[in-house]
Amino acid sequence: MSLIPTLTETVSRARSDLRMGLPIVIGDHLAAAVETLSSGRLALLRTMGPAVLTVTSWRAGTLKARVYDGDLARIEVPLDADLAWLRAVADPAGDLMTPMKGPLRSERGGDVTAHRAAIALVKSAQLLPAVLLVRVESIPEGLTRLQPGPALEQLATEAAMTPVAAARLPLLAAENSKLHIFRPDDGAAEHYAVEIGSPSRAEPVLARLHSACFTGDVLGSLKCDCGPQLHTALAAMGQAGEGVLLYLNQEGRGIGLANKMRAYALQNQGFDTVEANHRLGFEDDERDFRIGAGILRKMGFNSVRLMTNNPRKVSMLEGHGIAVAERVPLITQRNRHNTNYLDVKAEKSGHLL
Ligand SMILES: Nc1nc2c(ncn2[C@@H]2O[C@H](COP(=O)(O)OP(=O)(O)OP(=O)(O)O)[C@@H](O)[C@H]2O)c(=O)[nH]1
Ligand SMILES: [Zn+2]
Repeated sequence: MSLIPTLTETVSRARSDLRMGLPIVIGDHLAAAVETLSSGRLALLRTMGPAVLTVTSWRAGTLKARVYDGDLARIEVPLDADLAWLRAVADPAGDLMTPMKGPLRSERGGDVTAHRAAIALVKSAQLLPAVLLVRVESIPEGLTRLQPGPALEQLATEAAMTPVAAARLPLLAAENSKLHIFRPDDGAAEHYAVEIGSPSRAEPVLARLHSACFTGDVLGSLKCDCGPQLHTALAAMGQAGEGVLLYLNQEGRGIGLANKMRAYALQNQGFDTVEANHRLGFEDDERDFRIGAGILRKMGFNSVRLMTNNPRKVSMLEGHGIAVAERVPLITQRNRHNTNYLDVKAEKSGHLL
């Protein structure tokens, strides 16, 4: 055992550095998230070497920038570009007011693993996927350092889950319930499991993987169906006398609440839920369903009757060692605020509604 941080721990540090606006080192590049970068640090970085602004191919598509690197594009940063320019490229909030940022020129050729790792890291930090990368000759002291390949591999690895605490928690839907807290070893958010009754580990358990939705679950937002789905699932488990509901802190399909509110602001401009994610530079769903599979396995479940309308959840669970014996539909009432959202999920995301 050594006190030197492991790769997992270093990646976790890198994530919090990026959230604070500190650049990190990836290979021979300094990388800083545009969202949190200060103008002072930007000015310093620009004296250190040639800079590019890396965005995803989704964001590049909206900006009409050429994509030579598959999933991402490296946009040249003009010499006179300031923080406002970087932010306007990164953040679609002002796209309709000031549609042309360019002409934007994209770099082509060369190794992009550092750029790809940087985008994966800022996404995992739930920041806008736009990173300033500066290639440097000498690496400054004191910054968190990663090698691009291993950093990417670590991000693609399933985090180990440690159960940290559990206690009885009588619920309106089921008095005989327990809440378990799980902590991933990669420093990311904790997740919860509500165990109702004492389900057998030998048979498929009635299960729900619920993704956090502060607006729907807590505030009763009418824009989505999350709150009613949560309560309908708990009620069904209460009636059946047993079940397990995972409450996964993957707010906004994994982009975080701040980005979800950015997506809602774009929806106010007329874009649908999928288009809004893409304009921000995200996939329409950034959730990592391995987390749910890992928690179920940790609790001793390997087969479920899954309450969902999302066929991707079924296939992702099966791909990660949980058999889905049955898909149990979870339909809730429509209202005038969520009806388009539900239609888009059915048309674009394959939900069976
Ligand atoms: N990015 C984004 N996330 C949203 C939006 N509306 C709801 N969410 C999030 O979507 C997640 C719920 O996902 P859904 O697509 O409703 O449902 P699902 O979990 O894929 O499928 P079901 O199992 O059938 O409910 C929660 O994390 C919500 O916070 C939105 O407009 N944009
Ligand atoms: Zn919701």
